[in-house]
Amino acid sequence: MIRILAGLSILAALGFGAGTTFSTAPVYLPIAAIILAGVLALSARLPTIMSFLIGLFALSFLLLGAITAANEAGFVPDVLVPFLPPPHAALVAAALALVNYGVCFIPVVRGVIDKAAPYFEARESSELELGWFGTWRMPERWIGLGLFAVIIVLNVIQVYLTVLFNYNNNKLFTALQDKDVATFWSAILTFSIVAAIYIIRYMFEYYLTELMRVHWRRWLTKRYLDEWLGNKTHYRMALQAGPTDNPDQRISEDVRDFVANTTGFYVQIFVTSLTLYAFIQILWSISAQFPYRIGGFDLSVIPGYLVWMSLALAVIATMVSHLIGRQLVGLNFRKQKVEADFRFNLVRVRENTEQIALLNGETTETGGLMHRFAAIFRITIDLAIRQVKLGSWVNGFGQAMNVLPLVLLAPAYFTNAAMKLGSLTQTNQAFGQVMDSFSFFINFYSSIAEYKAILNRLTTFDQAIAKVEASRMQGIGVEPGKDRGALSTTDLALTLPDGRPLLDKAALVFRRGERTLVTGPSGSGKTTLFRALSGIWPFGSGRIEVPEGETVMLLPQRPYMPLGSLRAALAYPSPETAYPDDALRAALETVGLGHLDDQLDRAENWTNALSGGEQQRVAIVRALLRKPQWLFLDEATAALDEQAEAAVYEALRRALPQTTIVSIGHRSSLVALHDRRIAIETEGGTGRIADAPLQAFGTAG
Ligand SMILES: Nc1ncnc2c1ncn2[C@@H]1O[C@H](COP(=O)(O)OP(=O)(O)OP(=O)(O)O)[C@@H](O)[C@H]1O
Repeated sequence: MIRILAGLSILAALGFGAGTTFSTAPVYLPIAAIILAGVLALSARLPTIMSFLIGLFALSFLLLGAITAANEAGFVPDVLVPFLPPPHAALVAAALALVNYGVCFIPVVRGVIDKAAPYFEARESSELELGWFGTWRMPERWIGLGLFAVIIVLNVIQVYLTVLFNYNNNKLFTALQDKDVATFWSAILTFSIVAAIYIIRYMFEYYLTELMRVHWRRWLTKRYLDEWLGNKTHYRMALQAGPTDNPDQRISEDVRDFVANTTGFYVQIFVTSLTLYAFIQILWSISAQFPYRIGGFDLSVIPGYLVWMSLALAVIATMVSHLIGRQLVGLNFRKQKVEADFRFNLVRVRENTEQIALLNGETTETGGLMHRFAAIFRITIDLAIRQVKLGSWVNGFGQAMNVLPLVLLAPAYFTNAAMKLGSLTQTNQAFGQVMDSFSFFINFYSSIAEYKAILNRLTTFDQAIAKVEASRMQGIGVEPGKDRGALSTTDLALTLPDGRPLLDKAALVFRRGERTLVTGPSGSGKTTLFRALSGIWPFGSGRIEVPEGETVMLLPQRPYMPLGSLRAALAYPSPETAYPDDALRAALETVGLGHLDDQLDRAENWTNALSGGEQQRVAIVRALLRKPQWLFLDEATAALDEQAEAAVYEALRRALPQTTIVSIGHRSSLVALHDRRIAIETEGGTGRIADAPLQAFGTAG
């Protein structure tokens, strides 16, 4: 596509060249067309989003250039001439294409582009909801690119409408001054039409911008969730990267802010540049018609003196704002952090209500929470003081701006009898627009600081994911084994995340159908061994072979209860619709939870609503439903009394005759439920695993 545009630009260069030779078409047209053809050819190598934008501006150049050339050649009917785009519009489009190409070589901007680019290349199909215009299914990248293009066009329209308002105001006030009733009503009519278009444009832009952001955010969120939750990266990251990484903040807030800021900044810079261009032109040309004498010196001999005046004012105003408000960025940052800390601690209390109630820890918790709140309190007051100072300046300056340009311009108006009120109003407005635009660019750096922090957080998150991914290849290997009769390990040695050795090299064999009991002192590494056998513990060396195509399931002492219905808790991690009600009820009956069989659809926080033993039975139900070939029970029945525990083991044996059970336990009653025992001994620091007599357990520990 971009190459076709490059070809078209070469053709256009020839056409514009002919126009320049045989009519009065501007010389910049063929020159710009040649430069653009080169840029277009080069930009085919850039990420899609950038070549798309460059292509969009190049296309605008070709269209606007053709209109300009046609006008110069006298092909445009007179009635249409007032509606033609402003002079140099084609040149602006070409400049925008060049600027967009140029910024790709600024390292920071390139970082942003590389992060944003994958969305605009996404091939997944998605639905675009366009209200009255229906719902359309198409690749995600079309949605992103299409919406972005429309948003840009809507913003060009906005700048155009602002210029129309500006000219219309001149007409309106001049008519008022001249008591010209017909022109007055014609200006009001124009105003009404332009205002109506302005409002409709705003509605479209708002909706389409939100639509694009939420599409992009959904796509990026899914990508991060896939990367974070895929390949057990979330677990390894928690072990390897430390708690500072806060994936929750990155996936919820940082992704949202990155998407909003990236689109917002691009559009803002684009609109401000166009506005600046349009109004500098107006102000520049007015400057020459605006005689202004200070002492004996006529300011209007300085080309575009009004533009320089507005720039000087914008610089002064921004410098004062900066002096008053420069601490706000840091303060806002700290406020976000202390708010997040406070919220996190409240959630911790909510999750541990029972423990806190049992230990009467409420006073300590209140004290701790209020201590954290003290930081919010302090920072809110600091912020308020700064805001008041800044607000008084910004408001004061804002009010002054209503009259300041008039105060500056009025002397010239009073001394010049020919000058109309309309010209003064138009100049006043153009002056304000130019100053606003300059101020935006000068103020922009503080938003950039925040944006940079978001980018850094996402980049470090990406790096943490990449680090975990890279380390996946090292450490313990879990492979499909050829021996269908056993799950075995070769030279399996385990270490802690910091590299300290935990278990010595061991060759273990768990034979099919043989129920093995794993024992050892607390902290000796039994759970860690089970984690390794289930394939999630990355630290250590050696190999684990699981018979090909067979599944390993580990039930921990404290099972995870997802929020939602009992049906969802039983079926976890399968979807809640995965098993028929009959199967769920039968499994509940088998583990002694028959009294819950009419509550499958009840939604609860089941961690609080079920006893520890009941939660362990729910976990056993999951094993009954999934029917794994290898079932590792890590003290998974420790909350049950001995009789109930024996009943659960018996139920598992009958319901899952093909499943081999390996358990960790401290109770001697488990001896009767197993065929063999292996024990971890920790004499001399590192643990050693060896077979041990089953019957001796309970006396030897
Ligand atoms: N994520 C981790 N980071 C650092 N150390 C860990 C981690 N997980 C376990 N350990 C350490 O590894 C050692 C073995 O822990 P593990 O939970 O495997 O012991 P265990 O034999 O199952 O103990 P218990 O019988 O008390 O459940 C302990 O010293 C523990 O502190």
